[in-house]
Amino acid sequence: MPTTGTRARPEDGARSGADGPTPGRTPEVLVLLCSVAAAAATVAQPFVLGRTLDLLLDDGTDGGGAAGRWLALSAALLVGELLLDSLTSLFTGRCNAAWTASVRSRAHDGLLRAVPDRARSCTPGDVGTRLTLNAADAGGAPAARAALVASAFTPVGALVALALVDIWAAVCVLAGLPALALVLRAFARDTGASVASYQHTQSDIASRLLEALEGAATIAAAGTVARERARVLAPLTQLAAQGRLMWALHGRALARSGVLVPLLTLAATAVGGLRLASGALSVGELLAVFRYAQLTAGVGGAASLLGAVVRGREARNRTLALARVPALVHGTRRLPPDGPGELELRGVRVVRDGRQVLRADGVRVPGGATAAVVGRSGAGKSVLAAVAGRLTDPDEGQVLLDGVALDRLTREALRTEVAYAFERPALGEGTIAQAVATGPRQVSPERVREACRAAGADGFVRRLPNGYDTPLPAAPLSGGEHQRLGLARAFAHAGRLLIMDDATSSLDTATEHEVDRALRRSVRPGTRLVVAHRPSVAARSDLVIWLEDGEVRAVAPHHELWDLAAYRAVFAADGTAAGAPPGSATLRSEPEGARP
Ligand SMILES: Nc1ncnc2c1ncn2[C@@H]1O[C@H](COP(=O)(O)OP(=O)(O)OP(=O)(O)O)[C@@H](O)[C@H]1O
Repeated sequence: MPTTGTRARPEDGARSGADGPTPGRTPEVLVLLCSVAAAAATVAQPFVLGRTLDLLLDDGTDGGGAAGRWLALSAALLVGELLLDSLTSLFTGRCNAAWTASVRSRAHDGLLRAVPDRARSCTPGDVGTRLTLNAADAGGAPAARAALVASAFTPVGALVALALVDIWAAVCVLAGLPALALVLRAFARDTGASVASYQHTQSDIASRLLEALEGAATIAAAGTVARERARVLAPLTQLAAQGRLMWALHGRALARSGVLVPLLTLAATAVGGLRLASGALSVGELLAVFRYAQLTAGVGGAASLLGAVVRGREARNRTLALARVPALVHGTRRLPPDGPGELELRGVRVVRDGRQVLRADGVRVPGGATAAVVGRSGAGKSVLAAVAGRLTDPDEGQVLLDGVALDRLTREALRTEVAYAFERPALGEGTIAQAVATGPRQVSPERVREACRAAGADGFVRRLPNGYDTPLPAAPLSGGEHQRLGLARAFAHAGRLLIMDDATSSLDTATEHEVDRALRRSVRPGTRLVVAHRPSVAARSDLVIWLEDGEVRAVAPHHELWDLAAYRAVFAADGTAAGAPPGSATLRSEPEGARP
């Protein structure tokens, strides 16, 4: 029965990814507790100091002993505050590290679980920015939030203490607080939007830079360095403007609170002075009034913490968006044992950006056969290769392997029975032996060597200083050698279906032929689907799937199709040779087997 749309699993993408394991609330609570305890010490300080001062000024009989005790308490509070500040820094660091790692891992896992086709829309630069800068900002948010909550304790506690010392001074400070609250609210609102656009532009520049690095050779050869530099840095003006806006908002909030804080302190101290003159307050209490007014008005200092919380929230949304890329849902079925690897595409239709890029119905590759997928550039060969091994699901229809729909298979069955080799394999940074052995199957060192021999890689690997134990970053590999290692890995893990998407494009024709012979001789037998650009490859295959504009034009052996001028034109060098006779220059350059 035809199915519609890529079977994305919301729980994989949304719950297991974005809402996956987190460090919990403990690190945040520790930051909060230490900050609150430090705030309590800060609030107690002025009262104790004022009391100490009054006792020292008091020349009563036992004033000296009491003053000494209060002085000791004051010193203890100071030391306690210092210790608590150090603990807060320690727990903040731990909290930041734990949350950064958690956000980064969840985004990373989500990205790896995602439908590859969907994940492709995230450019490497953008992903890099999200997983580094944005993840770090997001990781800082929980501790900043705890510190923000704790920062309210100091002004609130100071206001209560102020009210206890002198109610009129407290009323005076209270009257000015709404103005400070308005400043903070405006800051939080404006800064959220500016931070989001700043982070977006940052990743845009990173994406452009990575694109330029990938195409560095082309840029150098074309002499377009200046133009490319201008292209990469084009959003810089915008970034600078957004950065200036962020600093302006921050500065404005600090400036406004910077004016309000001394004004409030001054007003409260003036009230306290009048109360001292009338005999309602002592000198020590006036000192406490001054300090409490300062601490209460210090609520404006929360602006930078608020900034960190807002920045962290935007960064978290950006980073965890990677965890929400739809994931592939796998079934519970296994393949019949000893199946030959028969592949069938039934009513398959793939749509991208509203355009049909592949339609394939009734295409059957018998078990053990080799099928070449041919067609002009953009005909849909890679899309067919992706659908055939379930790198993506078709929007309609089904792909069956030995009679079982691929989306019914368990992840393990799918990945052990279907192997891929690509034009540009990602081999990682381990040794060559590890790169080839990495995959769904346990592979012995013997098997690694055998696969390398079949892929024509054994010779150059053994010439390397440490042979198979050479780390890849230390191995100077050509494009073709890199490709052969990718082939070796696919051969080592080959199951009943092996899909090769342009996997031999960097090999010369003779090497490609050798690899093809070894593939038949020494790699596990099974069905092969080979995206081919050379007629020799098509000629050696059992049948050809010929694609044109995303439609299957024919499925037949090469020698039967060769009579058609349009088929021969697929292999013409300039793509204009429709109807050209089979003796064209491109075809003559094929060593063997190109012409039936
Ligand atoms: N993720 C995607 N989003 C939008 N369009 C896509 C996507 N993947 C493929 N396409 C489009 O589908 C068409 C077929 O692409 P495909 O990569 O299969 O071509 P191809 O035959 O392999 O070409 P080539 O030989 O040049 O590699 C192209 O027009 C391509 O732009």
